[in-house]
Amino acid sequence: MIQIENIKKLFEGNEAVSDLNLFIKKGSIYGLLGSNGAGKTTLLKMIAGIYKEDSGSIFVDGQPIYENVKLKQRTILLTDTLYFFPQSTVKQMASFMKNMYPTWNEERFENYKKVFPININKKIHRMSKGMQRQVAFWLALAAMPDVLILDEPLDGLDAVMRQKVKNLLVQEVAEREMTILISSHNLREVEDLCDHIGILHNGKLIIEKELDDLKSDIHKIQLAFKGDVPELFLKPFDILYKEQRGSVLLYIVRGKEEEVSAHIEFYQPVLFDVLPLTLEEIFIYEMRDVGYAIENVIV
Ligand SMILES: Nc1ncnc2c1ncn2[C@@H]1O[C@H](COP(=O)(O)OP(=O)(O)OP(=O)(O)O)[C@@H](O)[C@H]1O
Repeated sequence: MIQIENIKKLFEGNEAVSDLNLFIKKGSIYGLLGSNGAGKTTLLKMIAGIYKEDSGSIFVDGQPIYENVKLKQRTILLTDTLYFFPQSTVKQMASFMKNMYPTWNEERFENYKKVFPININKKIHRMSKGMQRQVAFWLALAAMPDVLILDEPLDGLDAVMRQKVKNLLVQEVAEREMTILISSHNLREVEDLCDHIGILHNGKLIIEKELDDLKSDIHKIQLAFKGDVPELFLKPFDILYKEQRGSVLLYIVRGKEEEVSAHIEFYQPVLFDVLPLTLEEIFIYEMRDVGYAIENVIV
């Protein structure tokens, strides 16, 4: 379990992460979303114990992670820039990882040969970007970390390999309650994998929810009235977006579906649909609400 209390991180006097609190349950897959420069990588590096927070604290299983070798041996961070020793082969990297991580599982390493079609005697730097990424996942999974932190992890993997890796990740979570933190701009992927979502903006966590709750709290509503639109008919609700296409009105509204529906039905619309939103749409509307908008969103 990861507990983050009121952390702050400054670079050259600017707050990259500010007053952030977060709790991540063991065995959950937590998706960290956010605008460019929101502070995701900085936060992930602090959770991995690579950066030290300027104030506040980060505990993994009740202990501070920074400079804690034992905890770091149970935590792996994969970023978009991978690091392997120059000239090393998969076999050599595996032997290094075996010495680094007491939880290294040789049997798993061998078994993953069936998943990753890679020659273990080949020099990693001679491999393609996607193959290098496969090696990174292969080694990380064989090390059996308790916490796996992934910063834009699946970039460069082909569609089949992405699915294979996602299956392996889910399997690890189900079998031994590995905790995964994943930051990605590919929201479909995050939606597929994650059970919890946090949205960062300007170093602050603006939303932190279970994915199901996030989805059940925001709705796309399409409706039309015979004659004039009743004045202020959605007043009790938080409207994130509003658009009119001919006589059809489109709203993005926050609130419980039953309450919103009951309220709208009272005004007897001639057309009324509540449509599901994808995580990508939720992200766009939530970001719009904090002033990070794109105009003319087509939905
Ligand atoms: N080593 C550093 N030195 C100075 N400033 C930094 C450093 N690392 C990050 N920053 C600044 O901190 C802020 C947050 O950066 P960070 O990389 O955490 O964002 P991010 O959410 O991961 O962005 P992206 O989605 O674009 O990768 C940015 O303003 C960035 O310029």
